[in-house]
Amino acid sequence: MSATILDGRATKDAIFDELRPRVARLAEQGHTPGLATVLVGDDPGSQSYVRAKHNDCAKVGIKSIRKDLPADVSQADVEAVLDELNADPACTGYIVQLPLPKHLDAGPLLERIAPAKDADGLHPISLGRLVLGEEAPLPCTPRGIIELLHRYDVPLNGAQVAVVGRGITVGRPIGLLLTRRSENATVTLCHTGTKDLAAEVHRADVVIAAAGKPHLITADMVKPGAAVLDVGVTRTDAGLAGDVHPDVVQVAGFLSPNPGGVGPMTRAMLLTNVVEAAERNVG
Ligand SMILES: Nc1nc(=O)c2c([nH]1)NC[C@@H]1CN(c3ccc(C(=O)N[C@@H](CCC(=O)O)C(=O)O)cc3)C=[N+]21
Ligand SMILES: [Mg+2]
Repeated sequence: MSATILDGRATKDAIFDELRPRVARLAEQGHTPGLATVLVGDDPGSQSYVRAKHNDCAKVGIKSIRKDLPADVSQADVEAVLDELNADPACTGYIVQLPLPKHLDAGPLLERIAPAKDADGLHPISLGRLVLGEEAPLPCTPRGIIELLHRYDVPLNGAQVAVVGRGITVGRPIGLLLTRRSENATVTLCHTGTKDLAAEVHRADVVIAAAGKPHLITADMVKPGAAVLDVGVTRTDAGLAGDVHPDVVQVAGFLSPNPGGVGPMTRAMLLTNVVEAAERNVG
């Protein structure tokens, strides 16, 4: 038996089909949504992600604005660009592409994003609202994971979920989404201090592997029939490697591969956050 593949690319395309008429309606009302990206430096990986986001915008009719800054840009000059985007009515939402060069202090820059324009859902106010159960833009990767599970009817009500990794973009916030009444899962957050990772993973109905350690989750650790989502990705000498060993497809009931899973879903949720922000602005 081989797992049902949770196809992030096809699901992203379906979500784009749903966004397109919403964007057209906003445009008719004179409120075409606009997504801006702030990219510092010339890291090829970051450039390729940013390019993909602009291509996505063109596919659904969202206007996109690029702010590409040199690797040695000063903190004050980045701040000035953020202030400009905060004031620009054509910019509905924006992201600061991470990671930033070491000489920049990321925290104060991310806090300078106007919360109403936080397309990533990673502003402290957005994360605080998520904890409080108040409406706010949701972090794109966790939201994309849950959307993918819902669209493939993977049961979450009462499910035992093992999240592996405590990073700010995925591991830390996703438990907050999964334990809402609307999802109703039970979540264990595993990390490098977890005593028996294999045991935690083995009792899980859903495994979210976001540790950034190649092939950390092996087939013997997975309960037969479980849903496994490969979120982490590492550049190795042999190419890109996910957190999930390829043999897991023989044991899992559902598998979100990497690439082709959560990455495209992250981009679909980024555009969804921007469309929702534009709809809020129209009222
Ligand atoms: N402020 C900020 N927000 C982010 O959301 C953010 C970020 N910074 N920095 C980097 C990470 C990484 N990330 C990805 C998004 C999509 C794919 C994606 O679509 N990947 C495709 C493959 C793309 C390709 O082939 O190049 C896939 O998995 O199939 C990957 C990675 C967003 N991030
Ligand atoms: Mg993204």
